[in-house]
Amino acid sequence: MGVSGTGKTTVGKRVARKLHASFVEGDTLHPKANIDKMSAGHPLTDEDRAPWLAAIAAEIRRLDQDGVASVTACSALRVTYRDKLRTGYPELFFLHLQADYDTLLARMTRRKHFMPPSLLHSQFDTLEDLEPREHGAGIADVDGIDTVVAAALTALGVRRD
Ligand SMILES: Nc1ncnc2c1ncn2[C@@H]1O[C@H](COP(=O)(O)OP(=O)(O)OP(=O)(O)O)[C@@H](O)[C@H]1O
Ligand SMILES: O=C(O)[C@H](O)[C@@H](O)[C@H](O)[C@H](O)CO
Repeated sequence: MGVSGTGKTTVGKRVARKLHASFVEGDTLHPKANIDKMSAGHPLTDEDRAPWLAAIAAEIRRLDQDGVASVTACSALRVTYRDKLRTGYPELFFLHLQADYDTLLARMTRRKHFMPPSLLHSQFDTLEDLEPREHGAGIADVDGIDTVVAAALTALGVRRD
């Protein structure tokens, strides 16, 4: 989880590989209307995100029913969104990737992506940190991708040798 540009895809893929888990890219499960809306510079609403979160939850469940563990890249900004993903999986672990606004704005300005940098503000406005009752950990993006991946694996209790 985390706002746009925090490295969910980059870090998530590497964590999935280390865990021999499937990687689910949440952005590929957005209805086209959501992509069009973000591309046009408008933030998504709770209503816009509802079918998207349902599709992600269904994909996690489908993999689990096939006996496949998964790591998902999903902004999951609000507690209620995470509650939807957690349904049936109360122990679902959320790695909250964190970086400051200026770092992310610079990153988003550099890359080619449907998500315009102008939406970063709304991402931070929507973000709700992990609550004590939630399983998860915050990972500060300070020293580059390798350090973030290592911290994520440590938070998950994975040995790195
Ligand atoms: N810790 C990091 N340090 C430096 N660059 C990073 C770090 N994490 C990710 N990046 C770079 O930032 C960009 C965004 O990363 P990525 O697409 O993984 O983020 P994301 O959270 O999945 O974004 P979005 O939610 O917008 O899809 C990429 O160019 C990636 O290489
Ligand atoms: O909840 C949201 O507002 C969306 O998931 C966004 O986070 C984008 O999909 C993502 O940032 C792509 O860049």
